[in-house]
Amino acid sequence: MRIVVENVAKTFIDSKREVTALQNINFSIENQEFIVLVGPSGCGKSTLLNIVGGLLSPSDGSIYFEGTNDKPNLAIVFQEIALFPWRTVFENVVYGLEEKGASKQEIQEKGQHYINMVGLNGFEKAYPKQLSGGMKQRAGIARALCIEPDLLLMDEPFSALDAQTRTLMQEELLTIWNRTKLSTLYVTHNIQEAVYLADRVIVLSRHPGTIKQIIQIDMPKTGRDSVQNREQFEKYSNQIWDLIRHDAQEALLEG
Ligand SMILES: Nc1ncnc2c1ncn2[C@@H]1O[C@H](COP(=O)(O)OP(=O)(O)OP(=O)(O)O)[C@@H](O)[C@H]1O
Repeated sequence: MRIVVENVAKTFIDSKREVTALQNINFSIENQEFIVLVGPSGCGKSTLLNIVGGLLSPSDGSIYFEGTNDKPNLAIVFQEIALFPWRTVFENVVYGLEEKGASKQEIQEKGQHYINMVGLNGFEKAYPKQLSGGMKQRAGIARALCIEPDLLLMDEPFSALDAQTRTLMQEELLTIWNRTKLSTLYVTHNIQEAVYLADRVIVLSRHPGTIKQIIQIDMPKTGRDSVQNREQFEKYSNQIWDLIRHDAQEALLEG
C-alpha cells in the first residue's frame, strides 16, 4: 500500500484565535517505507500524524491509500501508552485482534508471536502497573503490531523514557522493522533518532507548518551508528539541524 498526502492544510479555530498548524503538505509513504517527521516544537508534527491516522480531519487536502480497496488497517503508538490496567500484558496485546473477532487460535498465536518479538516473553500474565516504562512501551508496540497494520504511526514513542532505555528501544524498533518491514510514519524531536531510523526524513518548519525539505538517508539500515558510518551519520544530522536551528530558536523564545 502507498499513502499519498496531498495538499493537506489544518487550521484550528477557537474562541480566541485561529492557528494555521499545517499548510501545503505533500508527500508519500511508499510501501515498506519508514518516514520520520522532525521539526521544532509546535511545527505540526502530531497534527499531521493524527490527520494521516484519521484522528483529525484536514481543513483542506486529502489522504489517499493506494493499492487497497478496503479500509486501511492503521495502528498508533503514542508517547504515553494507554494500557488497560485491568488487563494483563497478553490481554492488552491481543485487544485489537479480539475486537476484530479473530479466532482463539489466531489470538493465541499472534499474541505470543508479537510478545516474543518485543522481548516480553515471561511477562504475559503481568499487569501494566508491574511494568517499567520501557516494558509498557514494548507492550504498546506489540499491541500495535498484533493487528498487522498497513501503516504504523508512532508519535514520540520513546520520549518519556530515560536516555539508555531509549537507545535500546530504538535498536529494538529497527530490528522489529527489519523483520516486519511495516510502512511507518514516526514523529520525533530527536535528530539522531530520525537519522538512525528513517528511509526518508521530512523536516517541517513552523508557523505555519510546511515541508522544508525531504531528505533521503542513503545508508544501510543496520549499523548506522557504527564507527565506520560516523562521518556520514553526522553529515545527515548536521544537515537536518541546519534546517531546524532557526525555527527551534524562535520556538524557544516564544516558549
Ligand atoms: N486542538 C488544538 N486547538 C488549537 N490549536 C492547536 C490544537 N492542536 C494543536 N494546535 C496548534 O497547532 C500547532 C501545531 O501543534 P502540534 O502539537 O501538531 O505540533 P508538534 O510539532 O507536534 O509540537 P510538539 O513537538 O511540541 O509536540 C501549534 O501551534 C499548536 O498550538
